[in-house]
Amino acid sequence: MGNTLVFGASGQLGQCLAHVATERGVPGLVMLAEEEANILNPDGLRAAFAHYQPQYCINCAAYTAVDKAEDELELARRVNRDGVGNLARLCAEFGTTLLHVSTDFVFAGTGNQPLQETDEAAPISAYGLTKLEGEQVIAAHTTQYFILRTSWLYSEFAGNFVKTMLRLGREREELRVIWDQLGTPTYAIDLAGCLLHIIETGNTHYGLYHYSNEGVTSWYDFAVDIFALGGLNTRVIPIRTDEYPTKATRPTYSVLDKTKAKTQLGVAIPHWRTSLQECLRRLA
Ligand SMILES: NC(=O)C1=CN([C@@H]2O[C@H](COP(=O)(O)OP(=O)(O)OC[C@H]3O[C@@H](n4cnc5c(N)ncnc54)[C@H](OP(=O)(O)O)[C@@H]3O)[C@@H](O)[C@H]2O)C=CC1
Ligand SMILES: Cc1cn([C@H]2C[C@H](O)[C@@H](COP(=O)(O)OP(=O)(O)O[C@H]3O[C@@H](C)C(=O)[C@@H](O)[C@H]3O)O2)c(=O)[nH]c1=O
Repeated sequence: MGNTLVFGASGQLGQCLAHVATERGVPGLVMLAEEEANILNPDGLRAAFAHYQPQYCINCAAYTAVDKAEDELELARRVNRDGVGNLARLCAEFGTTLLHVSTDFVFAGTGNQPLQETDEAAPISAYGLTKLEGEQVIAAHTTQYFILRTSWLYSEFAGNFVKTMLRLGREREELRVIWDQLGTPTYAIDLAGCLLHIIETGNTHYGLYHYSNEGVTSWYDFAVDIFALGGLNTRVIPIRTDEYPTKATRPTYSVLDKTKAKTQLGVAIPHWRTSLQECLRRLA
């Protein structure tokens, strides 16, 4: 197996990839954090591609501050569209397969049926828009790519909803959490496993895929289970979206249909609660 360049290595998914690759003994991963390889610096990227001649490139680098993006659209766009474009062009030039991660926030989320890859993307936030633009710039420059749209990522690494709930739950007796946004949490360790599975199996069914854990829940129900499984007595009060004002609007329904990933990539996907249990076990 050749080299795999991983960009955004110090973020949540980057750390999960390093962890799973070590656990499974996957060789050839070159982990590059922002300080070593900024995806906005084409010359630096070219030097890395020329040096490592990668067979695969996994992009974990992104602008992910959903609310802040509403005030920083151009900065988010530079990273999520232009930076991704830099990687896509180099992948095409060097014959490298690009594995990229996108989001459920590319959807408006006004429906009530699991979303397929062929459903119309119509982002309602600046973050979602720039992530969709990133998908489009990849498709414009190369055919040798896998884009995995995922949702509600969490893990024992970096900042995420599970760790925020555990921290707030220890500080407060009661928390108010939105119950009218439905989706599926995704353990970033499972997503990292799926990305490495594509590489290990040499899959060439290129294209766009949806990948989250199995099942459906609300942020409220997710929080209730985080506390129940995490052994905390914090009371969780269900609230409506309009009772928790945020700068960015989030999709009301963003459950992803994983049929294509299961058939074309041959991955087994755990239920979100099973994976949450595993994450909490590791955190403890
Ligand atoms: N987190 C979530 O809930 C979800 C995430 N996703 C997608 O999954 C992917 C991974 O997300 P996640 O790991 O959680 O995100 P993180 O924010 O944890 O990681 C992103 C990483 O990218 C780095 N980065 C930012 N700008 C650049 C740059 N110009 N060059 C190189 N690196 C850069 C960040 O560095 P620094 O922190 O120093 O800025 C950070 O280390 C992203 O594409 C995201 O859009 C999809 C659905 C849900
Ligand atoms: C902390 C907190 C959040 N919430 C709500 C706000 C929001 O609707 C939901 C999740 O909030 P967060 O800010 O943790 O997560 P958010 O930034 O909305 O998460 C999103 O991140 C980007 C990167 C993605 O791509 C998405 O898939 C999704 O995971 O929970 C509460 O209702 N109560 C609370 O105390």
